Amino acid sequence: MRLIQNMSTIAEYPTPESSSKRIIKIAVIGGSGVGKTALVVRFLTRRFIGDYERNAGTLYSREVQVDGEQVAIQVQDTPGVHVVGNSLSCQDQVTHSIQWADAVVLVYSVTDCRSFELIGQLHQQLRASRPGAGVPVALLANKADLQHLRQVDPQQGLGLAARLGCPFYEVSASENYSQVHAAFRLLCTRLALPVPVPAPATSAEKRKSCLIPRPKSPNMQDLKRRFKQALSAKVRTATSV
Ligand SMILES: Nc1nc2c(ncn2[C@@H]2O[C@H](COP(=O)(O)OP(=O)(O)OP(=O)(O)O)[C@@H](O)[C@H]2O)c(=O)[nH]1
Repeated sequence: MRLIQNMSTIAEYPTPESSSKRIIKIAVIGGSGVGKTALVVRFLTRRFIGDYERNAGTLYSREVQVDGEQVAIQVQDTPGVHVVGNSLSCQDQVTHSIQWADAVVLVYSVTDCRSFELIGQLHQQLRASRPGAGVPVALLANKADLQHLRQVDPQQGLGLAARLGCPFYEVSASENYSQVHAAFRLLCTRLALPVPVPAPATSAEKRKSCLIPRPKSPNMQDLKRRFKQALSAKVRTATSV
């Protein structure tokens, strides 16, 4: 859903296109009404706003600190998916989001088992669209505050995340900021890690490499032997005097 309140809260943050800072692109994907917009807004503004228009695909942006580095974050709030016949709605938008993103957040609602069942298909679409890309994924089960309406157990979420090989968070966009923050933060931290560059050899390593024995030339060996012989002959001569 598109944010229709407190737009100024998000607009306070500069759009990162103009800056040279590193940009992290996160796509939020899941069933319709699972709370994707609520989660994105919660993460970016710390606030829960319960009143949204239906999302047609909104891109949010702001800058955050990740491990001491200033990073520009873009979050694509992808339109909610639902089953249409044998396939899913919004395929094009979902594929576009997946191809654009550095990381993906898959969301279902604990109050909606159909949204949970969609996750496997969305994950397949992710793997098909980005084969071998190793795109980091987090699985979020939202609306954990609505215990009386729960249809999906935490164990089911944990099991699914284990099969997909991704971290799992059960969260409530309406009641708990820190869990929502932790899930997004994990992805940001993973993506903001600098690419490891091989460290230059230390002086100890350089000395060590000098100690590696070189193949000996037969002429040198011969010269050394003759030099030793000459020396011992001189010593013998000197001692006999
Ligand atoms: N109780 C509760 N309600 C929530 C939570 N998160 C979202 N909601 C409500 O669920 C409804 C849908 O939330 P949205 O954020 O618009 O969901 P969406 O996934 O973006 O929906 P689409 O745009 O249709 O895809 C709204 O009425 C929210 O207020 C939550 O954690 N707890």
